[in-house]
Amino acid sequence: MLTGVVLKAFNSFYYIKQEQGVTVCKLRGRFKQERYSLAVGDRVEYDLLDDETGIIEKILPRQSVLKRPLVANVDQVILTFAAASPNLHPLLLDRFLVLAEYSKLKNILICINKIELADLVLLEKTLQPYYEIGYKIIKVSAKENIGMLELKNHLKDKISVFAGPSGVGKSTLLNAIEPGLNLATGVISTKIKRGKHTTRVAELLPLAQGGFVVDTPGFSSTEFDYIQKTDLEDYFVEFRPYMDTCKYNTCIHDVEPACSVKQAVLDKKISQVRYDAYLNILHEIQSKKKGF
Ligand SMILES: Nc1nc2c(ncn2[C@@H]2O[C@H](COP(=O)(O)OP(=O)(O)OP(=O)(O)O)[C@@H](O)[C@H]2O)c(=O)[nH]1
Ligand SMILES: [Zn+2]
Repeated sequence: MLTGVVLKAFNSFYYIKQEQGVTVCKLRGRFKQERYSLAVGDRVEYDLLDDETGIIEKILPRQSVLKRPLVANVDQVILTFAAASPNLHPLLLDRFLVLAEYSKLKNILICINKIELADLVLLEKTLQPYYEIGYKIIKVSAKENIGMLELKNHLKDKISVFAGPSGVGKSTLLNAIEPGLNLATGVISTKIKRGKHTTRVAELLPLAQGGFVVDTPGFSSTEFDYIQKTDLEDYFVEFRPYMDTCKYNTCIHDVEPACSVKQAVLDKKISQVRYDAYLNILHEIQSKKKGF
């Protein structure tokens, strides 16, 4: 039995990456009866039928599942922003951080691109709260080839997904790291009843140095529909030491009295900017729920 990683699915064929190359496999019939949905990123065991084709016998346990796009075993998300053009808006970074924390991605790396355009003093001031929380931040320029080796090292032997606003340079960064990567550009979105839905299925791109990147960006910043207002606190990681000691156990740290989170903001243990972002997102969730 051989093992490999699912790179992509096409009709009912799966492209499995193993050390020597790629094998095209079908799923053993019994999986179909169980309606087991195999995802890109899944690790599988398979038998060879001939030199190039095989049959999947076993799906190994998943470490994680990212829903949008559907990818199993994602190790890390690279939240990509630009220092300028477009300007770095902390609230937008906070929104992406909430989505990353919600997705329970093990590693979150904040990558600030276009560093050559930055007002460095202002940038450090903007990033200060995120350093204090403990987020790992790297500063790069795809254009000027700054910090690219560090970014490359972070991608080694991991399954990574890039996420971030449009125009920050996600595709340019990946092309700089590995020219010739076949990135999906211009993802087509269609409106269906339940909201935005991308019609493409994600694919894993193997990197020459080891590791994979997902060819489509992860979650967009507009998807808070599935987050409950009472859960939002979990995604602001620096609230954790305080949030269970509020007077009321239903406290959502807004207008309630004797709130430990608000006290921590007053004591400057939690950044005001981050707390404001929390309130902003909380109120957005509340207003959407009322609308239905
Ligand atoms: N000045 C500067 N411009 C850059 C840098 N990296 C990328 N750009 C430019 O930023 C623009 C957007 O880059 P893309 O790679 O298309 O951005 P993206 O994040 O993939 O954008 P979407 O496909 O819309 O999600 C392009 O004009 C790039 O040439 C950089 O380090 N410095
Ligand atoms: Zn509270």
